[in-house]
Amino acid sequence: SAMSKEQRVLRYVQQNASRGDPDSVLAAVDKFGWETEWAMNVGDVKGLILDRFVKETAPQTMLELGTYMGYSAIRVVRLLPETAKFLTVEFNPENAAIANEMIAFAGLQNRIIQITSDSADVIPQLKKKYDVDTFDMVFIDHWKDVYVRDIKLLETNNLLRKGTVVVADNIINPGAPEYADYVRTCGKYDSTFHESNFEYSDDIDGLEKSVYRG
Ligand SMILES: O=c1[nH]cnc2c(O)cc(-c3ccc(F)cc3)c(-c3ccc(F)cc3)c12
Ligand SMILES: [Mg+2]
Repeated sequence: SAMSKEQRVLRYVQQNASRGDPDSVLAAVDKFGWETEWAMNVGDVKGLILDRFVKETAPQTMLELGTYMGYSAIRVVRLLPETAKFLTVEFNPENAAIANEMIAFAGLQNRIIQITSDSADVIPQLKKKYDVDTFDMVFIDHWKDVYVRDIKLLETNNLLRKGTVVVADNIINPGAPEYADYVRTCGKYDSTFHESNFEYSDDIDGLEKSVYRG
């Protein structure tokens, strides 16, 4: 049967990037996104803002909700020390399989713990099943309609601590208005919006950075 878009991206990476070189993998995904087929990776423009947040925070433990093809997992983990613990959750098994190959090609398979599950099911299991205490950083990039559900699950499962940095993608496009309103008004976060561009596009988008007050 015909290849999926995600399979076409993976093939392009395998044929154009250097095995074990995360930066070359990111560059190949971005080139394909700009020149051939748009895909919902955080991308190179918002990615530079995410890079800055990661460098400033230097997390030892991090959770990502929404692996997709593994682009942001690779983007983040390339900036972390070997000692860091990075977990990423993906609901769609086909995407998770592509991500697994992409992450392996980048040589980061020993640095990333991939979980294929509904985030609502796995968040309550993280402490016992994945030996997590609290997260230093969280990147939310899965489905806009469950952003609020999941940040509340992180709160009630005691997975956040004073100073945890929660970054969320797509605040403008497609938009997560309930999430933006929640983190900006609930009183539990110091939240800032960082305007940028939508992936592989001149459209506007942006990241929300919310620091948990504990
Ligand atoms: O779902 C997403 N998860 C994580 N990041 C996403 C992203 O960075 C962009 C988009 C996006 C796609 C097409 C479009 F016109 C506008 C926005 C989506 C998304 C939104 C609604 C959809 F129906 C399917 C995809 C996601
Ligand atoms: Mg996104």
